Amino acid sequence: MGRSTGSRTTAFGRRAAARDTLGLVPIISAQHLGKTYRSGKLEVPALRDVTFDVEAGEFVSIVGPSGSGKSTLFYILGGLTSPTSGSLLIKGQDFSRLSDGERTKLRRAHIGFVFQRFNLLPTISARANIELAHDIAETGRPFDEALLSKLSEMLGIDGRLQHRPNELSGGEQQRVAIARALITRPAIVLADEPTGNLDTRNSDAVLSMLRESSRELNQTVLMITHNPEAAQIADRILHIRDGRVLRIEQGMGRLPETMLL
Ligand SMILES: Nc1ncnc2c1ncn2[C@@H]1O[C@H](COP(=O)(O)OP(=O)(O)OP(=O)(O)O)[C@@H](O)[C@H]1O
Repeated sequence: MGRSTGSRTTAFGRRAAARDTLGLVPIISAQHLGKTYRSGKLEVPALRDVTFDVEAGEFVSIVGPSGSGKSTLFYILGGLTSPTSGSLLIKGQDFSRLSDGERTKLRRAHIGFVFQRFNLLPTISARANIELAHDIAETGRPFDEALLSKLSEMLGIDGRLQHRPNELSGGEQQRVAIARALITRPAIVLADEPTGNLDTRNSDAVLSMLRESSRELNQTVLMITHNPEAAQIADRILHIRDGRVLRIEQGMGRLPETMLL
């Protein structure tokens, strides 16, 4: 997305220029993505001609009004649904042309998800939820205790890991969900309204922690949000209206002062 709208004097522009020189590909490249839902004779165009690139290590917010196509884009980026037209390249591989099995494999290897409703399994502890994510990802690596310690400390949940989700506050549950998403060291983290179910204080804390942990682990994050102030925590903000990219702007890379009360 930066090439069409960003300046070469920005951090993104400089990385894009360096990438071009080295012949490297962006970690995510969405090219003319379209999605039309069909039910009977009714057709609902949810995305039209959506094109943008994301550099490795970038934090990008996706904002737009209800019904603008954010969730549809999220599901396509996560390989959870296919676009009707266009292509999605993850690390240069065309996601949209893979079989379901291959897509699942690529998704497990490279993508971590954080959802608005946390989606933790209620019958097992926070720690077991995180371990399960590691097992499902089939990375072939042993469980990384050192990374869990680091994440727990960063996310402030080190004393809470033996508890079940219903014994944790909403903010703590979301921080466990972030640890669960990051434990496999995914190259890409997709977060869908990660603070949608949290009060302001917890929401600010969770956003800041997501930002810090992604910086620390050099992870690419795409975060959907309704909140234009929360969106500022990103490096760039992708505005969507009526299924199209309306504009892309620089974020502040941190929360605005007005939110840090
Ligand atoms: N399964 C579906 N079948 C038909 N239409 C759908 C389906 N899912 C979404 N849509 C329509 O596609 C458009 C985009 O929906 P989408 O959920 O992607 O928007 P959104 O920006 O995520 O909205 P919100 O912020 O309210 O979650 C809307 O008009 C919606 O009604």
